[in-house]
Amino acid sequence: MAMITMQEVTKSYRGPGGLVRVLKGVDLRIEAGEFVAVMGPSGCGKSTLLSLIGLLSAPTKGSIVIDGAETAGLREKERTRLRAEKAGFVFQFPSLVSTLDVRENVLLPLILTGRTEEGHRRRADALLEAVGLGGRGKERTYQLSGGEQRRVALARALLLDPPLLLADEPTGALDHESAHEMLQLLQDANGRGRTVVMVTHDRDLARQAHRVLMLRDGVMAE
Ligand SMILES: Nc1ncnc2c1ncn2[C@@H]1O[C@H](COP(=O)(O)OP(=O)(O)OP(=O)(O)O)[C@@H](O)[C@H]1O
Repeated sequence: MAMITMQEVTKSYRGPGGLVRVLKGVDLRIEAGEFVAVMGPSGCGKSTLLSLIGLLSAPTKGSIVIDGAETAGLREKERTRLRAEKAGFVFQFPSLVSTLDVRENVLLPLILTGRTEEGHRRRADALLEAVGLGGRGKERTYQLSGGEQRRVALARALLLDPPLLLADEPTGALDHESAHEMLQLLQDANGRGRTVVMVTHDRDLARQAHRVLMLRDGVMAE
């Protein structure tokens, strides 16, 4: 079953010098349960592709079906709901909230919807345990290392149990050991049935995926 299908997807940005066409007709299909790496030269549109898959932005043209739902033409509100339901994000810069503690950061998706209950707090603690941060829920995020902050972001991404995990340079600027741990955690999530799409410049990391997609000149080449 397909988790992601894109057909003739284009994305242009309005720049100072006119329209910049980043994606020029991307077709792809990613099956449920796959672990896919996306590579390509700097500026070729990898992050743009990921933001389209994660419903952070809308395509200029084309069809994007996520887990059976056509997303083209959705209103912002529906897009936001679908995003919360379907996708968890792990970015190089994990945008944690420094005024909240570690556990509250994991709970953020629920805090934003005003729905935290005791069961959720237990789930947050279990997720922190799973990413190797058990017992550290009360710490402030700025006291954590880069790798630890990334793992808090991963726990947060898993909180609502989304079928799709989207990682943009998830190991960027991490030391070898932390990078390896991060990959392992993504692979664990994949082993539990999540579809993982990971943007990376790192060939060794990409080799760990089931499949590598190459984005070049605005189109996809395997
Ligand atoms: N919001 C935006 N507004 C205008 N231009 C943008 C915007 N986001 C991205 N771009 C442009 O689109 C192009 C692709 O950017 P994108 O970040 O998707 O590339 P990338 O392949 O992820 O790059 P890198 O590997 O360097 O992170 C770049 O030329 C960038 O300047």
